[in-house]
Amino acid sequence: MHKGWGYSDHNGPDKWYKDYEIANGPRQSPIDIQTSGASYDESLKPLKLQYDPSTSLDILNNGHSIQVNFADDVDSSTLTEGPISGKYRLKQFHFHWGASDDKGSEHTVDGKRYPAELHLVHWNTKYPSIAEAVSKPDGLAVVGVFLENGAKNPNLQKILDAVDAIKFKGKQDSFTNFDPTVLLPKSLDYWTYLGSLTTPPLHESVTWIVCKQPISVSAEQMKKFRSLLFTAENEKACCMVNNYRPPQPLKGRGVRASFK
Ligand SMILES: NS(=O)(=O)c1ccc(NC(=O)CN2C(=O)C=CC2=O)cc1
Ligand SMILES: [Zn+2]
Repeated sequence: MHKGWGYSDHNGPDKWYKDYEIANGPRQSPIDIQTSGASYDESLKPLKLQYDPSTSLDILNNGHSIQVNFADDVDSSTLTEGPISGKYRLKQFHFHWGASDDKGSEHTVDGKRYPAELHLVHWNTKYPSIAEAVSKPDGLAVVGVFLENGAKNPNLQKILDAVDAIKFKGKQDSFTNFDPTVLLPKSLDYWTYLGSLTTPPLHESVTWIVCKQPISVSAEQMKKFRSLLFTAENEKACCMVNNYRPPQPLKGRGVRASFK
């Protein structure tokens, strides 16, 4: 049975290059954002996120993360402005997290790792579908939001209340009428750079938009994320934790800041 990529020693980020040569490419993600190296760009516009809650469909344990999927057949939930040109449609959002609070995010800020990171995945509507867009250099725009330890986040709780029903890989549940706007921080100040998918196939197709301000998550809520499993019901249980790729070489790329 094809072993497939994952986050264990035998199939984790250090092994992905064996099946995905681009793993050592020139614009891989995530990166460590060195704030002193980011240059303020006054031409960067504020992010314009317009989400329609009626486009949320279902929540899925895909064996790598917990993912909420959206209907993307029309321009109901879109990202425009910011560092991008044109219109990108929301397809899904998912999370990455650690086994303990000292790790879990994919991007880091001056070496600081957060306990988790949210990714809102949008695809460029100049292409017919995300399947087409995902391999194009301007195909995707992903908004990253850090989660930091703090008060219980009531907006996250709706997602976490769905966890018990999708504990195992392959489980899916309906998840309707959810507006991802509630997951965004108050400030939409961001850093932006050209990068890649942080999981195989690691396509170098992402304009990354990483919010400076984190949202809160409580210790109890982190335990809920960690109660998910990488494995299916009929397999030896393996906790879904440390599903993050560590920072990759910047290879001369610039990082721009939308704020001073
Ligand atoms: N972690 S990340 O960089 O935000 C990251 C973001 C996205 C994907 N992959 C996809 O979107 C693949 N995909 C399709 O092609 C159609 C639906 C779907 O999920 C992988 C990683
Ligand atoms: Zn991700």
